[in-house]
Amino acid sequence: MAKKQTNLCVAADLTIAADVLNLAKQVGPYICCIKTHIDVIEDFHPNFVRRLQEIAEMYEFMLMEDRKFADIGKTVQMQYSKVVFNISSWVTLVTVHSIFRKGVLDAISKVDSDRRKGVFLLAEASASGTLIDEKYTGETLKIASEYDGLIVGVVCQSPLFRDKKKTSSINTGSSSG
Ligand SMILES: O=C(O)c1cc(=O)[nH]c(=O)n1[C@@H]1O[C@H](COP(=O)(O)O)[C@@H](O)[C@H]1O
Repeated sequence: MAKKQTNLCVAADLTIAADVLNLAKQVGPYICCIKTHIDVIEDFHPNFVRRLQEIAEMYEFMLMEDRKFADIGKTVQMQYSKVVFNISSWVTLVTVHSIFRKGVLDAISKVDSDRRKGVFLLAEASASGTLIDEKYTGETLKIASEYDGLIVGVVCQSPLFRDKKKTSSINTGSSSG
């Protein structure tokens, strides 16, 4: 991020593997991260992930899977590390709901992986009528500070971490739905 002088993360909200790869090649030089929703790729194949990793390495950006994990730890561990998507084998970053607190975060941190892992917790949401309120956001920030090594930031709508140098915010969701 510092080397490339960019904090841009691109949401690859596309459903065809080749479209995601083309987008990654086009924006690669300018971004620090691409965010995927791997479970909407209609023609998913493990080769797609390998190709995406190559592009990420070539242009030095990270891969984030916007899976928004929210379940008991044991289930999340499987969702994170098992086939078909085998997320833990190719991402650096994942998104997680804070609703399940400790269990889900412990589960993710326990999964063996050769690569560094970072979690973005959802602290605010763009969806209209969201059940996330100020208390929930405050509790999420507390959890974020308790898991310093694992949680690298929050997904939010306002600049929640303006004064905290070590933690990042991703502001996302211009359209609400
Ligand atoms: O976690 C997210 O990225 C996210 C949180 C949120 O509150 N709202 C939201 O739209 N997103 C994601 O942000 C992307 C859409 O962002 P826009 O293109 O700015 O509307 C999609 O990938 C959504 O899944």
